Amino acid sequence: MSELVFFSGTMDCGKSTLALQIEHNRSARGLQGMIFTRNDRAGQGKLSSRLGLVTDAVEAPDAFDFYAYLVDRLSSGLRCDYVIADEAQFFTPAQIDQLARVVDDLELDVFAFGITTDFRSKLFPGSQRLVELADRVEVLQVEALCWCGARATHNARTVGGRMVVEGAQVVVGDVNGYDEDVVGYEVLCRRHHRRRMTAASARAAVLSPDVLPVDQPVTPGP
Ligand SMILES: Nc1ncnc2c1ncn2[C@@H]1O[C@H](COP(=O)(O)OP(=O)(O)O)[C@@H](O)[C@H]1O
Ligand SMILES: Cc1cn([C@H]2C[C@H](O)[C@@H](COP(=O)(O)O)O2)c(=O)[nH]c1=O
Repeated sequence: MSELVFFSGTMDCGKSTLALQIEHNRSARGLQGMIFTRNDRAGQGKLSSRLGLVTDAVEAPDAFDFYAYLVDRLSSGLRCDYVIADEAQFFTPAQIDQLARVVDDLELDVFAFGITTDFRSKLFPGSQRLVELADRVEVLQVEALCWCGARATHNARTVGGRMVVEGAQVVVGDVNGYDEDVVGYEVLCRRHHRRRMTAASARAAVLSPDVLPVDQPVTPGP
């Protein structure tokens, strides 16, 4: 029975690496998949991992119809045995419905990879639809860590290393961006996401004689 599987986690937890491994293992056994993505950091039509691997993919903007594309492909005699969809948080809910239809009507496995929540810890619409429709949601086993050593569960957006909470939901970027005026991201545990405490601000707090140590209880925020 074909499945829609949503592999989810924070940024930098190995989702794209796993996508490339699934692709490698299946193509090594003679299967032929289609790889889709949206807004990869490596550029349009690429699926890239921080481990240095990159492969070509079909870019899927809002107007792209996964179901129609695959029906077209199969009816013109081309092959597709499974589907990989990276950066799935950026797909529209309608596109996630198309992927579910690919599983049910075309009987193809669909492996979708993406972050569930944005920098404000709100669900991306595409990820919400995946949670609603997927046969399975798999949380990646390699834990990304907060600077405090706890499991990172949240994505913070940073500018100059400081967490920001205003801005567009979609801003393509990478972790470890500490430059002033450059949007970057940092993964944090919930406690430090709620307190807006990134590695840089924790370091600054420790160095300042005016503030309490980071892990002392503080008045809860709004
Ligand atoms: N230099 C490195 N050596 C070993 N592992 C690394 C290195 N750089 C990145 N990684 C691994 O790659 C992971 C990020 O993989 P990637 O597939 O790009 O993540 P995601 O798609 O979830 O954002 C990191 O969590 C880490 O486990
Ligand atoms: C939290 C958050 C992230 N993004 C962007 C930043 C990256 O380009 C991707 C995530 O890619 P990864 O392979 O999982 O690291 O999403 C965004 O646009 N908005 C956000 O709130």
